[in-house]
Amino acid sequence: MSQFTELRGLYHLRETIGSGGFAKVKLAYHALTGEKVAIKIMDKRSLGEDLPRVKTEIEAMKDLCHQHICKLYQVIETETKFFMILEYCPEGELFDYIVSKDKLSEEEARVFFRQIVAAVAYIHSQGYAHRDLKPENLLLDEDQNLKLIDFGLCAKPKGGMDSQLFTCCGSPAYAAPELVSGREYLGSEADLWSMGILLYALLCGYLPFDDDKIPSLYKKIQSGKYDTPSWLSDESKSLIASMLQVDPKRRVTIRHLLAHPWLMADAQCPVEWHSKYKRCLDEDCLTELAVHYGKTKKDMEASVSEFKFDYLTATYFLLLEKKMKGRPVRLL
Ligand SMILES: CN(C)C[C@H]1CC[C@H](N2C(=O)N(C)Cc3cnc4ccc(-c5cc(Cl)c(O)c(Cl)c5)nc4c32)CC1
Repeated sequence: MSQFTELRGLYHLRETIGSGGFAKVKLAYHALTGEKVAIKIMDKRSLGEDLPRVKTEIEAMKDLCHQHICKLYQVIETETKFFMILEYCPEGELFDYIVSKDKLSEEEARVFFRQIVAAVAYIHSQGYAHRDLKPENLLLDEDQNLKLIDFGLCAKPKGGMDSQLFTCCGSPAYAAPELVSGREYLGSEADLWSMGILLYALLCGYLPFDDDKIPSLYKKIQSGKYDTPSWLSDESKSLIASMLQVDPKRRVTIRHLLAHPWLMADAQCPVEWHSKYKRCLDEDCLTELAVHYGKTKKDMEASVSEFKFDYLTATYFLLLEKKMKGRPVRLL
């Protein structure tokens, strides 16, 4: 295993666990906590015009801290490489999970969709639109919870979430009519459409709009006409219909989704979308770090709160992860 010198002593690198376009993802162990992480490795030379996407993703993920968003722990940049140290999601892509089960029951789809709505409500509240929502970009952790990934196409409009976007991007089958028509669009409304496609895929196991040729796929999307299989309940059909509205102004909003009857059916409570991560730092983690580094808690708190996404940031978050999983808050 060609040990990257930048990782030596910090992470113990293991096998490649996936690859996505211009990146390789390897399993690794964080040396100080022993926790598993995923390291996304990109070679700058082969990135080409994808370089801006990497910077977009890194900057967005530094801002986003939520139980249903894959956590970025550390960024290492050398003159030839980017390393993103990320939360490990052992169960892989939701896409493969749906394929393995053909389609999901309404109950199981509801559990996943509530998590997707929470993640999207949170990123919109932080001023971001994801713009590439699809089952390939939702990973499953060890507890079958969803983690949103791939923020390479996300947008943080300068003028906030009410200002128009223009770039046509994302995956065609999940792209909103206004987006494929080349008109300006609101990121939040385009994400809501993609979530409609996602919910349809969860419940049906195939896509509402599909075609081998892009132009005819776009025509189907712009028509807004799709068939709904007999096994879908009336509530599922009407929820999907409210999201797959061709006119973005008639489309349901994320706020409505949070308390939508379909989403509340089993739970009787609106979706809890706020981040479970507190703004203030965790005392137990700070104490353990202060002892380990031989610093006062005050100095440790000052260093950690800079959140430089260096090894200290990674160690803090991974200690917090251990605490949240009921494991001892100890460094090795
Ligand atoms: C085709 N795709 C769009 C990429 C694919 C790459 C491997 C990955 N993976 C896998 O496929 N396992 C089977 C294992 C696995 C375990 N933990 C992971 C943790 C994070 C990520 C990850 C990957 C990328 Cl490209 C990101 O941008 C971010 Cl923010 C996060 N991928 C992981 C991952 C799933 C996605």
